[in-house]
Amino acid sequence: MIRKLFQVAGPESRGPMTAQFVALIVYSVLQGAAFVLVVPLLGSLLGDDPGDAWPWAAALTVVALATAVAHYLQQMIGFQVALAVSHRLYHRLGDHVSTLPLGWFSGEQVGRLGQLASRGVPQVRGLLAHLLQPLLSAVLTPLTVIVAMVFYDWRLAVATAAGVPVMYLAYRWAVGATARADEAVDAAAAAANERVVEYVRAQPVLRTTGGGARGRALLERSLTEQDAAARAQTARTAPGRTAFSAVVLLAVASVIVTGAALGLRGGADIAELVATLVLVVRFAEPVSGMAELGAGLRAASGALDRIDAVLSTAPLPEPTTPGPGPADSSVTLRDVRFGYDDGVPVLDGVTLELPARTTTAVVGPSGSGKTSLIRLLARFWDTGTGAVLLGGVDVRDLTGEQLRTQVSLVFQDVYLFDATIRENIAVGRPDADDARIAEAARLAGVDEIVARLPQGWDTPVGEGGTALSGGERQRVSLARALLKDAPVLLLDEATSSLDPANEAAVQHTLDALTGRRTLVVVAHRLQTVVRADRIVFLDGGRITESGTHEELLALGGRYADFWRERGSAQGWQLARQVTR
Ligand SMILES: Nc1ncnc2c1ncn2[C@@H]1O[C@H](COP(=O)(O)OP(=O)(O)OP(=O)(O)O)[C@@H](O)[C@H]1O
Repeated sequence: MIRKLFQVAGPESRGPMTAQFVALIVYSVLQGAAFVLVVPLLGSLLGDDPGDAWPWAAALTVVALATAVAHYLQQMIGFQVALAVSHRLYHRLGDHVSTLPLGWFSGEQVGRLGQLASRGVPQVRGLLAHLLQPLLSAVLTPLTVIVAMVFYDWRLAVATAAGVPVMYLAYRWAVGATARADEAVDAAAAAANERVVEYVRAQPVLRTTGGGARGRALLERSLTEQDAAARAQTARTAPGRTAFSAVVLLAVASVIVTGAALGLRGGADIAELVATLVLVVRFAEPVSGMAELGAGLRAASGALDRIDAVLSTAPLPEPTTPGPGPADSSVTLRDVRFGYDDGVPVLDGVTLELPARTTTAVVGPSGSGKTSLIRLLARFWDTGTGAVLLGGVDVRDLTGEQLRTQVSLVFQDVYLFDATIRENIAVGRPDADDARIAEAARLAGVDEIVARLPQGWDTPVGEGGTALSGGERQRVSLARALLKDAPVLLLDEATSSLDPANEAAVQHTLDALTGRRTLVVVAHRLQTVVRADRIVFLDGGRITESGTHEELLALGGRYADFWRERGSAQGWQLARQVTR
Protein backbone atom coordinates (compact mmCIF):
# COMPACT_ATOMS: atom_id res chain seq x y z
CA MET A 1 0.00 0.00 0.00
CA ILE A 2 2.83 2.40 0.83
CA ARG A 3 4.46 1.72 -2.58
CA LYS A 4 1.15 2.51 -4.28
CA LEU A 5 0.78 5.66 -2.16
CA PHE A 6 4.14 6.94 -3.45
CA GLN A 7 3.28 5.91 -7.02
CA VAL A 8 -0.13 7.63 -7.01
CA ALA A 9 1.09 10.79 -5.26
CA GLY A 10 3.62 11.33 -8.07
CA PRO A 11 7.24 12.44 -8.20
CA GLU A 12 6.55 15.96 -6.83
CA SER A 13 5.22 14.52 -3.56
CA ARG A 14 8.09 12.06 -3.07
CA GLY A 15 10.32 14.46 -1.10
CA PRO A 16 7.68 15.67 1.42
CA MET A 17 6.33 12.15 1.89
CA THR A 18 9.83 10.78 2.58
CA ALA A 19 10.26 13.54 5.19
CA GLN A 20 6.97 12.46 6.77
CA PHE A 21 8.08 8.83 6.92
CA VAL A 22 11.41 9.81 8.49
CA ALA A 23 9.55 11.87 11.13
CA LEU A 24 7.21 8.94 11.80
CA ILE A 25 10.06 6.45 12.12
CA VAL A 26 11.99 8.77 14.48
CA TYR A 27 8.86 9.26 16.61
CA SER A 28 8.02 5.54 16.79
CA VAL A 29 11.58 4.54 17.68
CA LEU A 30 11.83 7.31 20.32
CA GLN A 31 8.53 6.13 21.79
CA GLY A 32 9.93 2.60 21.98
CA ALA A 33 13.16 3.94 23.52
CA ALA A 34 11.14 5.83 26.17
CA PHE A 35 9.35 2.58 27.09
CA VAL A 36 12.67 0.76 27.25
CA LEU A 37 14.26 3.30 29.60
CA VAL A 38 11.63 2.48 32.19
CA VAL A 39 13.42 -0.87 32.73
CA PRO A 40 16.76 0.40 34.07
CA LEU A 41 14.93 3.18 35.92
CA LEU A 42 12.67 0.74 37.75
CA GLY A 43 15.57 -1.68 38.15
CA SER A 44 17.59 1.02 39.96
CA LEU A 45 14.65 2.20 42.06
CA LEU A 46 13.86 -1.34 43.21
CA GLY A 47 17.51 -2.28 43.54
CA ASP A 48 19.96 -1.83 46.40
CA ASP A 49 20.80 1.79 45.70
CA PRO A 50 17.83 3.90 44.48
CA GLY A 51 20.26 6.79 43.97
CA ASP A 52 21.45 5.01 40.78
CA ALA A 53 18.08 5.90 39.27
CA TRP A 54 18.96 9.58 38.68
CA PRO A 55 20.88 9.20 35.42
CA TRP A 56 18.12 6.94 34.07
CA ALA A 57 15.45 9.40 35.17
CA ALA A 58 17.36 12.17 33.37
CA ALA A 59 17.75 10.04 30.24
CA LEU A 60 14.05 9.14 30.32
CA THR A 61 13.11 12.82 30.68
CA VAL A 62 15.26 13.77 27.69
CA VAL A 63 13.89 10.94 25.53
CA ALA A 64 10.30 11.66 26.64
CA LEU A 65 10.75 15.33 25.70
CA ALA A 66 12.32 14.35 22.37
CA THR A 67 9.36 11.99 21.79
CA ALA A 68 6.91 14.82 22.48
CA VAL A 69 8.74 17.11 20.04
CA ALA A 70 8.90 14.33 17.44
CA HIS A 71 5.17 13.69 17.97
CA TYR A 72 4.36 17.35 17.40
CA LEU A 73 6.63 17.58 14.35
CA GLN A 74 5.35 14.39 12.73
CA GLN A 75 1.76 15.61 13.25
CA MET A 76 2.50 18.97 11.67
CA ILE A 77 4.43 17.42 8.79
CA GLY A 78 1.69 14.79 8.40
CA PHE A 79 -1.10 17.38 8.09
CA GLN A 80 0.88 19.52 5.67
CA VAL A 81 1.87 16.57 3.51
CA ALA A 82 -1.71 15.23 3.58
CA LEU A 83 -3.06 18.57 2.35
CA ALA A 84 -0.36 19.02 -0.27
CA VAL A 85 -0.69 15.46 -1.58
CA SER A 86 -4.50 15.59 -1.82
CA HIS A 87 -4.26 18.95 -3.59
CA ARG A 88 -1.69 17.44 -5.97
CA LEU A 89 -3.90 14.37 -6.50
CA TYR A 90 -6.82 16.54 -7.65
CA HIS A 91 -4.47 18.18 -10.15
CA ARG A 92 -3.00 14.87 -11.30
CA LEU A 93 -6.46 13.39 -11.84
CA GLY A 94 -7.69 16.55 -13.59
CA ASP A 95 -4.61 16.80 -15.82
CA HIS A 96 -4.77 13.12 -16.67
CA VAL A 97 -8.47 12.89 -17.52
CA SER A 98 -8.06 15.90 -19.82
CA THR A 99 -5.74 13.73 -21.95
CA LEU A 100 -8.07 10.72 -22.04
CA PRO A 101 -10.15 9.85 -25.10
CA LEU A 102 -13.59 11.49 -25.01
CA GLY A 103 -15.07 8.02 -25.29
CA TRP A 104 -13.76 7.27 -21.79
CA PHE A 105 -16.29 9.68 -20.27
CA SER A 106 -19.23 7.31 -20.04
CA GLY A 107 -21.85 7.91 -17.35
CA GLU A 108 -20.30 5.14 -15.25
CA GLN A 109 -16.78 6.58 -15.43
CA VAL A 110 -18.01 10.07 -14.67
CA GLY A 111 -19.83 8.72 -11.59
CA ARG A 112 -16.67 6.92 -10.44
CA LEU A 113 -14.57 10.01 -10.99
CA GLY A 114 -17.04 12.05 -8.93
CA GLN A 115 -16.75 9.48 -6.13
CA LEU A 116 -12.96 9.62 -6.29
CA ALA A 117 -12.99 13.38 -5.98
CA SER A 118 -15.55 13.49 -3.17
CA ARG A 119 -14.48 10.41 -1.17
CA GLY A 120 -11.36 8.75 -2.60
CA VAL A 121 -8.96 11.68 -2.36
CA PRO A 122 -10.14 12.61 1.17
CA GLN A 123 -9.57 8.96 2.17
CA VAL A 124 -5.96 9.18 0.97
CA ARG A 125 -5.64 12.47 2.87
CA GLY A 126 -6.96 10.72 6.00
CA LEU A 127 -4.42 7.93 5.50
CA LEU A 128 -1.54 10.41 5.48
CA ALA A 129 -2.89 12.61 8.26
CA HIS A 130 -4.34 10.06 10.71
CA LEU A 131 -3.59 6.43 9.88
CA LEU A 132 0.10 6.22 9.01
CA GLN A 133 1.23 7.20 12.49
CA PRO A 134 -0.67 4.52 14.44
CA LEU A 135 0.19 1.99 11.73
CA LEU A 136 3.94 2.63 11.85
CA SER A 137 3.92 2.98 15.64
CA ALA A 138 2.14 -0.38 15.95
CA VAL A 139 5.05 -2.00 14.10
CA LEU A 140 8.14 0.06 14.96
CA THR A 141 7.55 0.79 18.66
CA PRO A 142 7.15 -2.92 19.64
CA LEU A 143 10.10 -3.78 17.38
CA THR A 144 12.30 -1.29 19.26
CA VAL A 145 11.09 -2.77 22.54
CA ILE A 146 11.91 -6.34 21.47
CA VAL A 147 15.39 -5.37 20.25
CA ALA A 148 16.08 -3.55 23.53
CA MET A 149 14.80 -6.49 25.60
CA VAL A 150 17.51 -8.71 24.12
CA PHE A 151 20.02 -6.68 26.15
CA TYR A 152 18.13 -7.23 29.41
CA ASP A 153 16.98 -10.81 29.07
CA TRP A 154 17.13 -12.59 25.73
CA ARG A 155 14.72 -15.28 26.96
CA LEU A 156 11.97 -12.73 27.59
CA ALA A 157 12.75 -11.14 24.23
CA VAL A 158 12.30 -14.52 22.51
CA ALA A 159 9.06 -15.17 24.45
CA THR A 160 7.73 -11.75 23.35
CA ALA A 161 8.87 -12.16 19.72
CA ALA A 162 7.24 -15.61 19.60
CA GLY A 163 3.84 -13.97 20.11
CA VAL A 164 4.27 -11.66 17.10
CA PRO A 165 3.43 -14.17 14.29
CA VAL A 166 0.36 -15.37 16.23
CA MET A 167 -0.81 -11.78 16.73
CA TYR A 168 -0.20 -11.08 13.04
CA LEU A 169 -2.28 -14.10 11.97
CA ALA A 170 -5.09 -13.13 14.36
CA TYR A 171 -4.97 -9.58 13.01
CA ARG A 172 -5.23 -10.77 9.39
CA TRP A 173 -8.17 -12.96 10.29
CA ALA A 174 -9.97 -10.18 12.16
CA VAL A 175 -9.39 -7.67 9.35
CA GLY A 176 -10.45 -10.20 6.67
CA ALA A 177 -13.72 -10.92 8.47
CA THR A 178 -14.39 -7.19 8.88
CA ALA A 179 -13.64 -6.59 5.18
CA ARG A 180 -16.15 -9.24 4.08
CA ALA A 181 -18.81 -7.91 6.43
CA ASP A 182 -18.16 -4.31 5.29
CA GLU A 183 -18.53 -5.34 1.64
CA ALA A 184 -21.95 -6.81 2.36
CA VAL A 185 -22.99 -3.66 4.26
CA ASP A 186 -21.69 -1.38 1.47
CA ALA A 187 -23.55 -3.37 -1.18
CA ALA A 188 -26.78 -3.29 0.85
CA ALA A 189 -26.37 0.46 1.47
CA ALA A 190 -25.76 1.14 -2.24
CA ALA A 191 -28.84 -0.92 -3.18
CA ALA A 192 -30.98 0.90 -0.60
CA ASN A 193 -29.72 4.29 -1.89
CA GLU A 194 -30.62 3.33 -5.44
CA ARG A 195 -34.08 2.27 -4.32
CA VAL A 196 -34.64 5.56 -2.49
CA VAL A 197 -33.59 7.58 -5.56
CA GLU A 198 -35.70 5.33 -7.80
CA TYR A 199 -38.70 5.70 -5.48
CA VAL A 200 -38.44 9.49 -5.58
CA ARG A 201 -37.83 9.65 -9.34
CA ALA A 202 -40.60 7.19 -10.13
CA GLN A 203 -43.26 9.10 -8.18
CA PRO A 204 -45.09 10.33 -11.30
CA VAL A 205 -45.14 6.79 -12.79
CA LEU A 206 -46.13 5.16 -9.49
CA ARG A 207 -48.95 7.61 -8.88
CA THR A 208 -50.35 7.56 -12.39
CA THR A 209 -50.23 3.77 -12.63
CA GLY A 210 -51.41 3.14 -9.07
CA GLY A 211 -48.19 1.24 -8.30
CA GLY A 212 -47.38 3.22 -5.15
CA ALA A 213 -47.75 0.26 -2.80
CA ARG A 214 -45.47 -1.93 -4.90
CA GLY A 215 -42.82 0.82 -5.17
CA ARG A 216 -42.93 1.27 -1.42
CA ALA A 217 -42.67 -2.48 -0.82
CA LEU A 218 -39.46 -2.62 -2.91
CA LEU A 219 -38.05 0.27 -0.92
CA GLU A 220 -39.03 -1.32 2.41
CA ARG A 221 -37.42 -4.60 1.37
CA SER A 222 -34.08 -3.00 0.50
CA LEU A 223 -34.09 -1.05 3.79
CA THR A 224 -34.81 -4.28 5.71
CA GLU A 225 -31.92 -5.96 3.85
CA GLN A 226 -29.67 -3.07 4.83
CA ASP A 227 -30.61 -3.51 8.51
CA ALA A 228 -29.96 -7.25 8.26
CA ALA A 229 -26.53 -6.65 6.71
CA ALA A 230 -25.67 -4.22 9.54
CA ARG A 231 -26.71 -6.79 12.17
CA ALA A 232 -24.74 -9.52 10.38
CA GLN A 233 -21.73 -7.19 10.32
CA THR A 234 -21.65 -7.01 14.11
CA ALA A 235 -22.06 -10.77 14.39
CA ARG A 236 -19.30 -11.42 11.88
CA THR A 237 -16.73 -8.92 13.08
CA ALA A 238 -17.10 -9.44 16.82
CA PRO A 239 -15.32 -12.88 16.89
CA GLY A 240 -12.32 -11.55 14.94
CA ARG A 241 -11.85 -8.49 17.15
CA THR A 242 -12.35 -10.52 20.33
CA ALA A 243 -9.90 -13.16 19.12
CA PHE A 244 -7.27 -10.51 18.31
CA SER A 245 -7.59 -8.88 21.75
CA ALA A 246 -7.45 -12.34 23.36
CA VAL A 247 -4.32 -13.26 21.42
CA VAL A 248 -2.59 -10.02 22.47
CA LEU A 249 -3.55 -10.69 26.12
CA LEU A 250 -2.37 -14.32 25.86
CA ALA A 251 0.95 -13.22 24.38
CA VAL A 252 1.44 -10.78 27.26
CA ALA A 253 0.37 -13.41 29.78
CA SER A 254 2.79 -15.98 28.37
CA VAL A 255 5.67 -13.50 28.68
CA ILE A 256 4.63 -12.76 32.28
CA VAL A 257 4.51 -16.50 33.04
CA THR A 258 7.94 -16.99 31.42
CA GLY A 259 9.30 -14.06 33.47
CA ALA A 260 7.78 -15.40 36.67
CA ALA A 261 9.27 -18.86 36.03
CA LEU A 262 12.69 -17.33 35.40
CA GLY A 263 12.38 -15.22 38.56
CA LEU A 264 11.33 -18.18 40.69
CA ARG A 265 14.25 -20.24 39.46
CA GLY A 266 16.53 -17.35 40.30
CA GLY A 267 17.58 -16.98 36.68
CA ALA A 268 16.72 -13.28 36.47
CA ASP A 269 17.14 -10.10 38.44
CA ILE A 270 13.75 -9.51 40.11
CA ALA A 271 13.84 -5.71 39.81
CA GLU A 272 14.66 -5.84 36.09
CA LEU A 273 12.15 -8.60 35.61
CA VAL A 274 9.33 -6.50 37.07
CA ALA A 275 10.42 -3.58 34.92
CA THR A 276 10.57 -5.75 31.78
CA LEU A 277 7.07 -7.04 32.44
CA VAL A 278 5.82 -3.45 32.69
CA LEU A 279 7.46 -2.94 29.30
CA VAL A 280 5.68 -5.94 27.82
CA VAL A 281 2.32 -4.61 28.96
CA ARG A 282 3.08 -1.26 27.29
CA PHE A 283 4.23 -3.12 24.19
CA ALA A 284 0.71 -4.45 23.76
CA GLU A 285 -0.84 -0.98 23.60
CA PRO A 286 0.06 0.11 20.05
CA VAL A 287 -0.48 -3.44 18.78
CA SER A 288 -4.05 -3.55 20.17
CA GLY A 289 -4.75 -0.22 18.46
CA MET A 290 -4.13 -1.85 15.06
CA ALA A 291 -7.48 -3.63 15.17
CA GLU A 292 -9.22 -0.24 14.97
CA LEU A 293 -7.28 0.78 11.88
CA GLY A 294 -8.46 -2.04 9.61
CA ALA A 295 -11.54 -0.36 8.08
CA GLY A 296 -9.78 2.98 7.44
CA LEU A 297 -6.75 1.28 5.92
CA ARG A 298 -8.90 -0.84 3.64
CA ALA A 299 -10.91 2.16 2.45
CA ALA A 300 -7.72 4.13 1.77
CA SER A 301 -6.15 1.19 -0.02
CA GLY A 302 -9.28 0.82 -2.23
CA ALA A 303 -9.19 4.55 -3.00
CA LEU A 304 -5.50 4.28 -3.96
CA ASP A 305 -6.31 1.38 -6.32
CA ARG A 306 -9.13 3.33 -7.97
CA ILE A 307 -7.01 6.48 -8.36
CA ASP A 308 -4.20 4.37 -9.78
CA ALA A 309 -6.62 2.78 -12.28
CA VAL A 310 -7.60 6.24 -13.60
CA LEU A 311 -4.01 7.49 -13.71
CA SER A 312 -2.92 4.32 -15.52
CA THR A 313 -5.53 4.67 -18.28
CA ALA A 314 -3.60 5.34 -21.46
CA PRO A 315 -4.10 8.88 -22.83
CA LEU A 316 -4.75 9.52 -26.50
CA PRO A 317 -1.37 9.75 -28.19
CA GLU A 318 -0.89 13.18 -29.73
CA PRO A 319 1.92 14.62 -31.85
CA THR A 320 4.20 16.75 -29.71
CA THR A 321 4.63 19.42 -32.38
CA PRO A 322 1.68 20.51 -34.54
CA GLY A 323 1.86 19.28 -38.14
CA PRO A 324 0.51 21.14 -41.15
CA GLY A 325 -3.17 20.76 -40.13
CA PRO A 326 -6.13 19.86 -42.35
CA ALA A 327 -6.00 21.19 -45.93
CA ASP A 328 -9.80 21.60 -46.16
CA SER A 329 -12.97 20.41 -44.45
CA SER A 330 -13.27 17.06 -46.24
CA VAL A 331 -13.86 13.92 -44.16
CA THR A 332 -12.53 10.48 -45.05
CA LEU A 333 -12.89 7.06 -43.46
CA ARG A 334 -10.58 4.36 -44.81
CA ASP A 335 -11.58 0.79 -44.10
CA VAL A 336 -12.44 1.66 -40.50
CA ARG A 337 -12.94 -1.23 -38.10
CA PHE A 338 -13.87 -0.47 -34.56
CA GLY A 339 -15.30 -2.19 -31.49
CA TYR A 340 -15.73 -1.36 -27.80
CA ASP A 341 -14.06 -3.23 -24.96
CA ASP A 342 -16.26 -6.30 -25.39
CA GLY A 343 -14.57 -6.92 -28.78
CA VAL A 344 -17.85 -7.06 -30.76
CA PRO A 345 -17.23 -5.17 -34.05
CA VAL A 346 -19.43 -2.06 -34.22
CA LEU A 347 -17.98 -0.69 -37.47
CA ASP A 348 -16.73 -3.31 -39.86
CA GLY A 349 -14.75 -1.95 -42.79
CA VAL A 350 -16.37 1.45 -43.35
CA THR A 351 -14.94 3.51 -46.23
CA LEU A 352 -16.33 6.98 -46.99
CA GLU A 353 -15.19 10.08 -48.88
CA LEU A 354 -17.15 13.19 -47.88
CA PRO A 355 -16.01 16.21 -49.92
CA ALA A 356 -15.68 19.58 -48.20
CA ARG A 357 -18.91 21.55 -47.62
CA THR A 358 -21.26 18.66 -48.42
CA THR A 359 -24.09 17.33 -46.26
CA THR A 360 -24.21 13.63 -45.44
CA ALA A 361 -27.09 11.94 -43.63
CA VAL A 362 -26.21 8.74 -41.79
CA VAL A 363 -29.26 6.51 -41.35
CA GLY A 364 -29.77 2.94 -40.24
CA PRO A 365 -31.41 0.73 -37.63
CA SER A 366 -30.90 1.32 -33.94
CA GLY A 367 -27.53 -0.06 -32.85
CA SER A 368 -26.09 -0.11 -36.39
CA GLY A 369 -23.14 2.13 -35.36
CA LYS A 370 -24.27 5.63 -36.47
CA THR A 371 -23.34 7.43 -33.26
CA SER A 372 -20.10 5.47 -33.00
CA LEU A 373 -19.22 6.56 -36.53
CA ILE A 374 -19.57 10.29 -35.94
CA ARG A 375 -17.84 10.01 -32.56
CA LEU A 376 -14.87 8.40 -34.29
CA LEU A 377 -14.70 11.48 -36.54
CA ALA A 378 -14.30 13.61 -33.40
CA ARG A 379 -11.68 11.10 -32.11
CA PHE A 380 -13.64 9.91 -29.10
CA TRP A 381 -11.62 6.76 -29.61
CA ASP A 382 -9.02 5.63 -32.13
CA THR A 383 -10.03 3.17 -34.80
CA GLY A 384 -8.99 -0.46 -34.40
CA THR A 385 -7.67 -0.65 -37.97
CA GLY A 386 -8.08 1.80 -40.84
CA ALA A 387 -7.94 5.56 -40.52
CA VAL A 388 -10.08 8.68 -40.09
CA LEU A 389 -8.83 11.73 -42.00
CA LEU A 390 -9.90 15.35 -41.71
CA GLY A 391 -8.81 17.55 -44.59
CA GLY A 392 -6.47 14.76 -45.72
CA VAL A 393 -4.69 14.46 -42.34
CA ASP A 394 -5.05 11.42 -40.09
CA VAL A 395 -6.77 12.58 -36.87
CA ARG A 396 -3.97 10.87 -34.92
CA ASP A 397 -1.53 13.36 -36.47
CA LEU A 398 -3.56 16.36 -35.31
CA THR A 399 -3.00 17.98 -31.92
CA GLY A 400 -6.01 18.27 -29.63
CA GLU A 401 -6.20 21.97 -30.44
CA GLN A 402 -6.13 21.39 -34.22
CA LEU A 403 -8.88 18.80 -33.90
CA ARG A 404 -11.05 21.03 -31.69
CA THR A 405 -10.72 23.89 -34.17
CA GLN A 406 -11.71 21.65 -37.07
CA VAL A 407 -14.76 19.89 -35.58
CA SER A 408 -17.92 20.83 -33.69
CA LEU A 409 -20.18 18.15 -32.32
CA VAL A 410 -23.80 18.39 -31.19
CA PHE A 411 -24.73 15.37 -29.10
CA GLN A 412 -28.10 13.71 -28.62
CA ASP A 413 -27.73 14.01 -24.86
CA VAL A 414 -26.89 17.68 -24.63
CA TYR A 415 -25.22 18.90 -21.45
CA LEU A 416 -25.83 22.49 -20.43
CA PHE A 417 -24.02 24.19 -17.56
CA ASP A 418 -25.95 25.58 -14.63
CA ALA A 419 -25.59 29.11 -16.06
CA THR A 420 -27.55 31.52 -18.25
CA ILE A 421 -28.51 30.85 -21.87
CA ARG A 422 -25.98 33.43 -23.05
CA GLU A 423 -23.16 31.85 -21.02
CA ASN A 424 -24.08 28.40 -22.29
CA ILE A 425 -23.86 29.52 -25.90
CA ALA A 426 -20.60 31.39 -25.38
CA VAL A 427 -18.95 28.56 -23.45
CA GLY A 428 -16.52 27.63 -26.26
CA ARG A 429 -15.86 31.27 -27.12
CA PRO A 430 -16.08 33.42 -24.02
CA ASP A 431 -14.62 36.37 -25.99
CA ALA A 432 -17.51 36.37 -28.53
CA ASP A 433 -19.40 39.69 -28.73
CA ASP A 434 -23.17 39.98 -28.33
CA ALA A 435 -23.75 40.36 -32.07
CA ARG A 436 -22.08 37.03 -32.86
CA ILE A 437 -23.89 35.27 -30.02
CA ALA A 438 -27.19 36.71 -31.26
CA GLU A 439 -26.45 35.57 -34.84
CA ALA A 440 -25.61 32.00 -33.75
CA ALA A 441 -28.73 31.98 -31.56
CA ARG A 442 -30.91 33.22 -34.43
CA LEU A 443 -29.60 30.53 -36.77
CA ALA A 444 -30.28 27.81 -34.22
CA GLY A 445 -33.72 29.15 -33.27
CA VAL A 446 -32.66 30.08 -29.74
CA ASP A 447 -33.80 33.72 -30.21
CA GLU A 448 -37.36 32.44 -30.24
CA ILE A 449 -36.83 30.65 -26.88
CA VAL A 450 -35.15 33.73 -25.41
CA ALA A 451 -38.08 35.95 -26.47
CA ARG A 452 -40.49 33.74 -24.52
CA LEU A 453 -38.53 33.73 -21.26
CA PRO A 454 -39.03 36.58 -18.75
CA GLN A 455 -35.28 36.90 -18.07
CA GLY A 456 -34.39 36.48 -21.75
CA TRP A 457 -30.70 35.87 -22.37
CA ASP A 458 -30.01 35.87 -18.66
CA THR A 459 -32.38 33.01 -17.87
CA PRO A 460 -30.59 30.34 -15.81
CA VAL A 461 -31.05 26.93 -17.45
CA GLY A 462 -30.71 24.93 -14.20
CA GLU A 463 -28.42 22.00 -13.49
CA GLY A 464 -27.78 20.13 -16.77
CA GLY A 465 -30.26 22.46 -18.51
CA THR A 466 -33.33 20.99 -16.79
CA ALA A 467 -35.26 24.28 -17.08
CA LEU A 468 -35.42 23.77 -20.87
CA SER A 469 -37.07 21.03 -22.92
CA GLY A 470 -34.93 18.42 -24.73
CA GLY A 471 -35.44 20.17 -28.08
CA GLU A 472 -34.59 23.57 -26.59
CA ARG A 473 -31.44 22.19 -25.07
CA GLN A 474 -30.37 20.83 -28.42
CA ARG A 475 -30.98 24.22 -30.02
CA VAL A 476 -28.78 25.94 -27.42
CA SER A 477 -26.14 23.31 -28.12
CA LEU A 478 -26.47 23.96 -31.86
CA ALA A 479 -25.99 27.70 -31.28
CA ARG A 480 -22.91 26.88 -29.22
CA ALA A 481 -21.50 24.82 -32.09
CA LEU A 482 -22.33 27.54 -34.64
CA LEU A 483 -20.57 30.19 -32.57
CA LYS A 484 -17.49 28.00 -32.48
CA ASP A 485 -17.56 28.15 -36.27
CA ALA A 486 -15.62 24.94 -37.01
CA PRO A 487 -15.50 23.83 -40.67
CA VAL A 488 -16.89 20.36 -39.86
CA LEU A 489 -20.16 20.02 -37.92
CA LEU A 490 -21.21 16.62 -36.62
CA LEU A 491 -24.81 16.43 -35.45
CA ASP A 492 -26.49 13.51 -33.69
CA GLU A 493 -30.17 14.44 -34.05
CA ALA A 494 -32.12 13.78 -30.88
CA THR A 495 -35.05 11.42 -31.44
CA SER A 496 -36.52 12.65 -28.18
CA SER A 497 -37.06 16.19 -29.46
CA LEU A 498 -38.92 15.77 -32.70
CA ASP A 499 -41.39 18.56 -31.95
CA PRO A 500 -42.23 20.77 -34.93
CA ALA A 501 -40.60 23.92 -33.47
CA ASN A 502 -37.37 22.10 -32.87
CA GLU A 503 -37.45 20.37 -36.21
CA ALA A 504 -37.92 23.71 -37.97
CA ALA A 505 -35.03 25.26 -36.00
CA VAL A 506 -32.66 22.41 -36.76
CA GLN A 507 -33.64 22.47 -40.42
CA HIS A 508 -33.16 26.22 -40.54
CA THR A 509 -29.65 25.78 -39.13
CA LEU A 510 -28.77 23.03 -41.53
CA ASP A 511 -30.11 25.04 -44.49
CA ALA A 512 -28.02 28.03 -43.42
CA LEU A 513 -24.90 25.90 -43.22
CA THR A 514 -25.45 23.88 -46.38
CA GLY A 515 -22.63 24.52 -48.80
CA ARG A 516 -20.65 26.40 -46.13
CA ARG A 517 -19.69 23.59 -43.78
CA THR A 518 -19.12 19.87 -44.03
CA LEU A 519 -22.15 18.44 -42.26
CA VAL A 520 -22.41 14.85 -41.08
CA VAL A 521 -25.79 14.22 -39.48
CA VAL A 522 -27.13 11.10 -37.78
CA ALA A 523 -30.56 11.83 -39.20
CA HIS A 524 -33.97 11.06 -37.77
CA ARG A 525 -35.84 13.79 -39.67
CA LEU A 526 -37.10 13.24 -43.17
CA GLN A 527 -36.24 16.79 -44.19
CA THR A 528 -32.59 16.30 -43.27
CA VAL A 529 -32.42 13.01 -45.09
CA VAL A 530 -34.13 14.11 -48.29
CA ARG A 531 -32.06 17.30 -48.64
CA ALA A 532 -28.69 15.67 -47.95
CA ASP A 533 -26.13 15.50 -50.76
CA ARG A 534 -25.63 11.92 -49.82
CA ILE A 535 -27.35 9.33 -47.65
CA VAL A 536 -25.30 6.56 -46.09
CA PHE A 537 -27.28 3.55 -44.88
CA LEU A 538 -25.52 1.68 -42.08
CA ASP A 539 -26.52 -1.82 -41.10
CA GLY A 540 -24.58 -4.03 -38.68
CA GLY A 541 -21.58 -1.70 -38.84
CA ARG A 542 -21.32 -1.80 -42.66
CA ILE A 543 -22.41 0.67 -45.31
CA THR A 544 -24.98 -1.29 -47.25
CA GLU A 545 -26.37 1.55 -49.39
CA SER A 546 -25.07 4.99 -50.31
CA GLY A 547 -26.33 7.70 -52.65
CA THR A 548 -28.87 10.48 -52.97
CA HIS A 549 -32.47 10.05 -51.91
CA GLU A 550 -33.55 9.46 -55.52
CA GLU A 551 -30.72 7.02 -56.23
CA LEU A 552 -31.53 4.96 -53.15
CA LEU A 553 -35.25 4.92 -53.98
CA ALA A 554 -34.42 3.70 -57.48
CA LEU A 555 -32.16 1.02 -55.96
CA GLY A 556 -35.18 -0.47 -54.23
CA GLY A 557 -33.22 -1.69 -51.18
CA ARG A 558 -33.79 -1.23 -47.45
CA TYR A 559 -33.80 2.53 -47.66
CA ALA A 560 -36.57 2.37 -50.28
CA ASP A 561 -38.50 -0.10 -48.08
CA PHE A 562 -38.27 2.30 -45.23
CA TRP A 563 -39.33 5.22 -47.35
CA ARG A 564 -42.41 3.41 -48.54
CA GLU A 565 -43.34 2.24 -45.04
CA ARG A 566 -42.77 5.46 -43.14
CA GLY A 567 -42.51 8.09 -45.82
CA SER A 568 -45.29 10.19 -44.43
CA ALA A 569 -44.19 10.05 -40.80
CA GLN A 570 -42.82 13.14 -39.07
CA GLY A 571 -39.98 11.28 -37.42
CA TRP A 572 -38.81 7.76 -37.81
CA GLN A 573 -36.77 4.94 -36.43
CA LEU A 574 -35.72 1.89 -38.37
CA ALA A 575 -36.17 -1.49 -36.82
CA ARG A 576 -33.19 -3.85 -36.87
CA GLN A 577 -33.69 -6.26 -39.77
CA VAL A 578 -34.25 -9.77 -38.54
CA THR A 579 -32.65 -12.42 -40.76
CA ARG A 580 -33.41 -16.08 -40.23
N1 LIG B 1 -19.65 3.34 -24.94
C1 LIG B 1 -20.01 2.13 -25.38
N2 LIG B 1 -19.48 1.01 -24.83
C2 LIG B 1 -19.83 -0.22 -25.27
N3 LIG B 1 -20.68 -0.44 -26.29
C3 LIG B 1 -21.26 0.62 -26.87
C4 LIG B 1 -20.96 1.97 -26.45
N4 LIG B 1 -21.66 2.83 -27.23
C5 LIG B 1 -22.38 2.05 -28.09
N5 LIG B 1 -22.14 0.74 -27.89
C6 LIG B 1 -22.70 -0.39 -28.64
O1 LIG B 1 -22.28 -0.23 -29.99
C7 LIG B 1 -23.33 -0.57 -30.87
C8 LIG B 1 -23.60 0.62 -31.81
O2 LIG B 1 -24.08 1.70 -31.02
P1 LIG B 1 -24.38 3.13 -31.65
O3 LIG B 1 -24.83 4.01 -30.53
O4 LIG B 1 -23.21 3.58 -32.44
O5 LIG B 1 -25.59 2.80 -32.62
P2 LIG B 1 -26.65 3.77 -33.26
O6 LIG B 1 -26.84 3.27 -34.65
O7 LIG B 1 -26.24 5.19 -33.09
O8 LIG B 1 -27.94 3.46 -32.38
P3 LIG B 1 -29.18 4.44 -32.02
O9 LIG B 1 -29.83 4.83 -33.30
O10 LIG B 1 -30.05 3.57 -31.18
O11 LIG B 1 -28.59 5.60 -31.27
C9 LIG B 1 -24.52 -0.93 -30.01
O12 LIG B 1 -24.57 -2.34 -29.93
C10 LIG B 1 -24.21 -0.34 -28.67
O13 LIG B 1 -24.75 -1.12 -27.64
